[in-house]
Parts: sequence; structure tokens; C-alpha cells
Amino acid sequence: MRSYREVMDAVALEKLSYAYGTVQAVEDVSLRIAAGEVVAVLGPNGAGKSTTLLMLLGLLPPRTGTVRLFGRTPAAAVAAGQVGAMPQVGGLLPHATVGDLLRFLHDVYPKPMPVAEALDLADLTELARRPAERLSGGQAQRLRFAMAVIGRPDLLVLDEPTAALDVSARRAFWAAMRGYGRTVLFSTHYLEEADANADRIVVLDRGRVIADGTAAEVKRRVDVRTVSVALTTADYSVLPGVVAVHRRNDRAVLTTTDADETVLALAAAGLLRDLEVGGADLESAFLALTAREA
Ligand SMILES: Nc1ncnc2c1ncn2[C@@H]1O[C@H](COP(=O)(O)OP(=O)(O)OP(=O)(O)O)[C@@H](O)[C@H]1O
Repeated sequence: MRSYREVMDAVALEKLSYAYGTVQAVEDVSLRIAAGEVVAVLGPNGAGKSTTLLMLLGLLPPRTGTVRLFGRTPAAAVAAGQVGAMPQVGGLLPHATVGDLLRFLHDVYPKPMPVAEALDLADLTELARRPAERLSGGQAQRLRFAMAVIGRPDLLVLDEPTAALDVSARRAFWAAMRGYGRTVLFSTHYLEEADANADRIVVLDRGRVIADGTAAEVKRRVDVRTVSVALTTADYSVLPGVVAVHRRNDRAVLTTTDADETVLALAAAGLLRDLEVGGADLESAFLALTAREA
């Protein structure tokens, strides 16, 4: 029997796994997303983000595990018009105009939004008569977004929606996404982007969920600093807090999750020469987190 929660969650992934031949792409991923949440799936290249989203959409059959969207199978939820997706790449009919493409989709869905509303949401009103082949990369991406939302899906799934967009195109895209106001699941490589646009961040690495929480919680987990001292032959990797050791010229550069403990241990071991302590930026903190789980 299905639990109440399972019926109510927009997304319920239960112990999902997938392998391409011998490559284990996704391993034992369980995830629940409540209706209305905006969730980012964050991870480095090859972490398993796209594979997870393909299984979620019913486009790839899981080796093990189950997917439920609003308590239904992905196929049933998609057929009911509850799911809109923006794939990582996707052709647009080149000669059709922006308006034509949206009008066509409008007539396909059971409860669509007016074409004018989709144009407005994606900031494409001025470009309605433009053939799709003459859109810039950022404009084409906004058209894919409009095509994903025009059916008024309850769940929007976006796979790296801003890959290859410049800064201003990214900003316009996220403004459009935030205007939608329903359950959104998107994947990204960028911690900053997840932080700015999601209520919750799920960090995936080598096919597994390694962190799941609000941006503040995930950032706290990746609150790392660099401690550097004059290099000796000591084994720095065993010191408390240390997650990575780099040798740079005549210095040992330690990435640590607890700078105080690391410095105290360096002092106790007589290794405290020429100390420098610095902050790590968010991106290197995220890299340190994914490296630590290796
Ligand atoms: N069609 C395929 N055949 C073989 N291996 C694949 C295939 N697609 C993905 N993989 C492998 O599965 C793993 C997970 O890939 P996936 O595309 O899901 O990761 P990702 O997090 O979306 O990566 P990216 O950020 O690069 O898009 C990687 O090791 C990848 O090389």
C-alpha cells in the first residue's frame, strides 16, 4: 500500500540505480521532493545528474528502484500533462517561428496557459515572429523553457538549463524560472547558481547523494579553508580536518574543514613554519566536498 506521503510528494525516487555496461552511473539514489519545492541537483561532470533525470522522466528504465511522480508512474504523470521537461540539448524546428511552436504545443496540452502568457514568462514577446533558427543561444534556451511550461505542468524538470549561456542570458533565464511558481527540479554544475535559485540542494557525486539540504546547510558542510606551511617530509593528510594536500613550490597547501584543529595539530607536531590561513571560495569548497567522498 502506498503511504500518504508517497501520494502527496511531487517526486519520490526510491533506491534508484543505473549502469551503462560496467559504468555505475547512479547508485542507490532516494529522494523526495514536496510539491512547490525548487530543488537543484548539483554535481561535477559524470556525477549521474542526467541519468537520474532521465529515469525520473521515464525515459530510461531503472535497473533497480522505483520512480513516482505525484504518486503515479512517470508515463502516467507525463500523459496527464503534469510534467514539463527541458532536456540538455534538443532540436527546435528551424523554420517555425517562436509563436508557431508555442501555438502548436498549446493545442496539444489539456490545460495550457495562453501563448501570450508563455511568451511573457520567457521574455519572448518581442521575438514571437522570429524563426527559431535565428535565435541566439540564450533566446533559444528561453524558448525551450516556454515550451516546457506552456502545458502548465505541476513539475518542471530542467537539465543544466543555463549551460553555455553568458552571464546576462543566465540572469534572464533564472528570472523566468522563478516566475513559474511550481515544483522545479534542475541540474547544474554551479553551486552559486543552485544557491541563488533553489530552496534545497541535492549534491550528487559518482552516482550517489552526498549532501542534501538548504543552501546554508550544504555550504556549512563545505566550509573549508586553506592552511599552508613550509613543506617538510611529514604526512600532512593524517592531520585532523585535512581533506586534500597539495605541494606548491616549497609549501604544503592543506584544504581543511577545521582550520583551528589543523593548526593546533601542526603546532603539536612542530610543523608550524610560515603559517598562512586563507578562505576557499564556494566553488573550491564544493570541489573539496566531492573530492573528500572519493
Ligand atoms: N550513453 C552512455 N553510455 C555509457 N556511459 C554513459 C552514457 N551516458 C552517461 N554515461 C556515464 O555515466 C556516468 C553518469 O553520467 P551522467 O551523464 O548521468 O552525469 P552528469 O552528472 O549528468 O554529467 P554532466 O554534468 O557531464 O552532464 C558518467 O560516468 C558517464 O560517462
